[in-house]
Amino acid sequence: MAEKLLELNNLKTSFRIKDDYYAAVDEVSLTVNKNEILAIVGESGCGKSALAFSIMGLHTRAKIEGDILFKGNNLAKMSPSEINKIRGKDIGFIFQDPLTSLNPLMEIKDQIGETLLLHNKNMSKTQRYERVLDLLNKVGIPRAEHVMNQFPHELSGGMRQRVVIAMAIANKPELLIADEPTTALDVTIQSQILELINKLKNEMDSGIILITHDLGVVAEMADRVAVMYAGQIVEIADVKTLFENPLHPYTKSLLNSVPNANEEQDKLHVIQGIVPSLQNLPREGCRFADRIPWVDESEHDKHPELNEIEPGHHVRCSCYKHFSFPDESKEGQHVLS
Ligand SMILES: Nc1ncnc2c1ncn2[C@@H]1O[C@H](COP(=O)(O)OP(=O)(O)OP(=O)(O)O)[C@@H](O)[C@H]1O
Repeated sequence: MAEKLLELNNLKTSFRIKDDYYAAVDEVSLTVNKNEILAIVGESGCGKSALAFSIMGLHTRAKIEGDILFKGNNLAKMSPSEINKIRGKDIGFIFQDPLTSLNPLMEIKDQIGETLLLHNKNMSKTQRYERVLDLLNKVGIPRAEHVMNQFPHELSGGMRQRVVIAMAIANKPELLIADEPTTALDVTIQSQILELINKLKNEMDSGIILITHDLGVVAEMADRVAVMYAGQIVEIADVKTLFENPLHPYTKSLLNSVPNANEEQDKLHVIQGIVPSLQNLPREGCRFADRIPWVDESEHDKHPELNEIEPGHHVRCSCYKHFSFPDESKEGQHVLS
């Protein structure tokens, strides 16, 4: 039986814009188990990073509601100092851009050493040195003894991201959150980093939240996938089910946006438009309705919930039952040309 590590119950993260709060993460509930990769996918602006930052307690000015249960303890109710004890120790974070996580003025060994020291006050200098070396080797950095004395700007993008991963796993976190960890890297390095994350999952038995817009990465890495649109999860399923039997129109469109041999056909089956801005999000009814205007209003639920339609496979709104991509000849105006 899967062991639950993280449980989000109706998590709502709202940002203040002028005089009002707007939810960027709107009542999200999900779980992450040990030794599992949960991918979160969706277009830019759908709330993936806001969700990840909420779990890490990194939003300083947002309003957070709902529960973030990490091994049964509610992070949403903890004080900043309590969260600091967990962040970087039990929960590691890999950001998209390694330069945002690294201090340009510190040698690599000191950056990783500092992370170690923060949560292991009694670690001697020699122990730290050995552990840094061990971590750099673990993440596949060649000539680690030399690299540990270098500054971030002296390393390539791929090497910097490896250092960030070494920092994220320094204290053997049980949960690792990786927000677009390979977006800034070229393809060969990308697959090496992903392989590394996979290996770490198995070695440390960690749960991993992998945020990405790259469905190729999802297919290769994820055990389960949550699809986010406009702050909500619209579909969640194990990776095989999601790719073989996607149901929500948004999921179908995302999957069709991946170029393949049948590109001409697929282009016809990608839904136009973008995620609305926070202030313009429709807060009532199906948030995706505006992007599929050929589906009649009566075919959307008034209050769309995530419904479990088979074990482990949840879909929001009933519109998926009535949805098909418009035929090119009939509805050419709704498809990308
Ligand atoms: N601090 C903030 N204040 C106000 N609005 C914010 C803030 N952070 C994010 N948003 C808004 O919240 C929404 C979700 O943003 P978020 O960065 O989580 O999206 P995302 O899915 O991670 O996108 P990307 O893939 O581009 O990183 C967007 O409309 C964004 O403009």
